[in-house]
Amino acid sequence: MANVVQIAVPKSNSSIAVPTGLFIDNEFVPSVDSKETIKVFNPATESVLCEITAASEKDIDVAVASSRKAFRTTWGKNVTGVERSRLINKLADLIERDAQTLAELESLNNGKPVKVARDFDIGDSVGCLRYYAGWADKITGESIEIDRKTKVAITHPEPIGVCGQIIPWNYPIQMWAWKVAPALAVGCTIVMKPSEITPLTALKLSELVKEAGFPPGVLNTVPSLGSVGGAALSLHKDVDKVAFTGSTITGRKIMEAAAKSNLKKVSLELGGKSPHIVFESADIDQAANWAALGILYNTGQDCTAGSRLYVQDTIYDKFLAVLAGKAKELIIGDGFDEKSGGGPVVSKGQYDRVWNYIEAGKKAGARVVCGGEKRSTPGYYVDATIFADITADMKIVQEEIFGPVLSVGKFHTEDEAIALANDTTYGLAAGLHSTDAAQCHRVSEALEAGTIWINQYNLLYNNVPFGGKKQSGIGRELGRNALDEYISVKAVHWNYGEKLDWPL
Ligand SMILES: NC(=O)C1=CN([C@@H]2O[C@H](COP(=O)(O)OP(=O)(O)OC[C@H]3O[C@@H](n4cnc5c(N)ncnc54)[C@H](O)[C@@H]3O)[C@@H](O)[C@H]2O)C=CC1
Ligand code: BAL
Repeated sequence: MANVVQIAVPKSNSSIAVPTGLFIDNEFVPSVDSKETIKVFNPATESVLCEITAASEKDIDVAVASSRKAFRTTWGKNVTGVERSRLINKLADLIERDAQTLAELESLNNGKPVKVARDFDIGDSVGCLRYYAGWADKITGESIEIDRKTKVAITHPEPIGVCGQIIPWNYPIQMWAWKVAPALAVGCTIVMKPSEITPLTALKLSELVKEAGFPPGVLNTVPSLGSVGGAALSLHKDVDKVAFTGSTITGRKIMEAAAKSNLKKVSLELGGKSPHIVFESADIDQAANWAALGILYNTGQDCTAGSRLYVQDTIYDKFLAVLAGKAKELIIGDGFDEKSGGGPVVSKGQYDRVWNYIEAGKKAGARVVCGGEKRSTPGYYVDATIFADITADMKIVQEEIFGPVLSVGKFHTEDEAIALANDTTYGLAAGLHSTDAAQCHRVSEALEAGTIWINQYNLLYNNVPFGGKKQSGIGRELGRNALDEYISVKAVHWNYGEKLDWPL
C-alpha cells in the first residue's frame, strides 16, 4: 500500500496528500504484524476515497510504549508549562494556516459542508487549542495550612500519564481538539484512535503535530476498528486514562474494560435525546430558528441534537407550521456546494439506521409534517424530517437517532413539560424558550441535563464546561473542568518542626 495517497478535491484541479500509515514516534509507519486496511468512503458519492493501515493490538502496544517513553523523558514533568503552551499555540497556528485543506478533507470524508468545517469545526478547534495553551502555565497546586509552626501540605497537580483518546465520526477535527488540547496542556501523552469511518483528518493533523515541534511519542495516531484498537486501549494495563466520545453502549464497554484491567480513569461523553421546550410566551420565529438549528446542525449527527421538541398546546399548530417552513429552507446537499447548509449522513450504516427510525416512526403512527421520503440520487442524504403528535412510548421518542429527525409533542402545563423532558435515561442537554424570567429559572433548575440553553440552542464555548448527567456521560470537557480529567493530584506532607514521641 502506498505511504501517501492523493485525494482529488472536487470542483478544482488540486488534490490532498494523505498519509496512510500509523503515526508513531513522529513517523508514519506500517503495522508491525498486520496487513489489515480500512476502506475510507465519501458519503456524498458512496465511493471509496482510499485505504489506510488498520492498527492491530500489537500496534497499540507499540504506540502506548512510545507514549510512555515520551511521558517519562521529553514530556510529562520534563517540560515547562510555558513550553507546552508555546507548542500548543504553534499547532493552533498551523491548523489555522491549513484550515481550507483540512476542511476539504473533512468534507470529503464526513460529508459536512466545507464552509461549516472551516468556519465552525476548525475555527472552534483552533480556539480550543489556544484556550488550553493559555492554561498550560497556570496549572498550580496549593499550600494547605496544617500547623504553621511545624507542618505544611502542598498539592502538585501532576499529569495523569498516557491517555487513550477514542473519538467519533461526527466532528472528527473538533473532537480531536477537545481531547488533545487539555491533555497536552497538562503534560499527558496521547494515543489517539480516530473513528474508522473518518480517520483522514486525524492523520493529516498528525503531520502538523510533528511540524509544530512536539517530541516523538507525545501524540501517536492509530486508526483502527473500535473492537480492535479501541478495545485494546481500554484494556491496556499501561494506559492511565481513556477519554471517549461516542455511543452509550460503547461507553459501557470501555468502563468494563477499565475495571477489568487497571482501573484506569475514564471520561465518557455519550449519547443524548435532548428535549427542547417552547412555552407560549416565546418569540415564535426565534424559537423556531433555534429548534431547526438544534435538530439540523451537522445533519442531526450531534450528541446534543434537540431531537424531542415539546410545544405548549396554545401555540402548537402555529409553531409547527413556522418550524416546518424553516426546516425546508436549509439545503442539505453536497459539501462542496456553497449553498449547502448540511451534508449527507456519514456512512451507509448511519443512513440505514436513520431510515429504520423514520420507518418505525411512520409505523407507530406519528404524523409526518415534512421529509420522510428517500431521494433517488446517490449519496447518504436524509432530508429534514419532522414527526408530530408523538407519544412517549415511540422508539423515535426514546432512542438516539443521530440524523435530521425531530419528534414533536405538546404539553399543557409547565410541570407536564418538565416531566416529559426528563422522561429519558439520557441527560446531556436541554433547551427552553420563554420570555418569563422566573419560568426560565424554574425550568432550567428542574431539567436533568449537563447543559441547559435558554432562548438559544446548541452553542458551546471553549471556556464553558460541557458533559452529561445520567447515561450521557461521566466527566466534563471544555472549560477549566476538562483539565481535572487529565490531572492526578499529589499531596506532599512536609514536617519541618514536629518531633514524634515514641512509643505512642
Ligand atoms: N456522543 C456522540 O457524539 C456520538 C454518538 N454516537 C451514537 O452511536 C451510534 C452508533 O455509532 P457508532 O459509530 O457505532 O458509535 P461508537 O460509539 O461505536 O463509535 C465511536 C468510537 O468508539 C470506537 N469503538 C467502537 N467499539 C469500541 C470498543 N469496543 N471499545 C473501544 N472503542 C470502541 C469506534 O471505533 C469510534 O472511534 C450513532 O448512531 C449515535 O447514536 C456515535 C458517534 C458519536
Ligand atoms: N456537539 C457536541 C459534540 C458532539 O456532538 O459530540
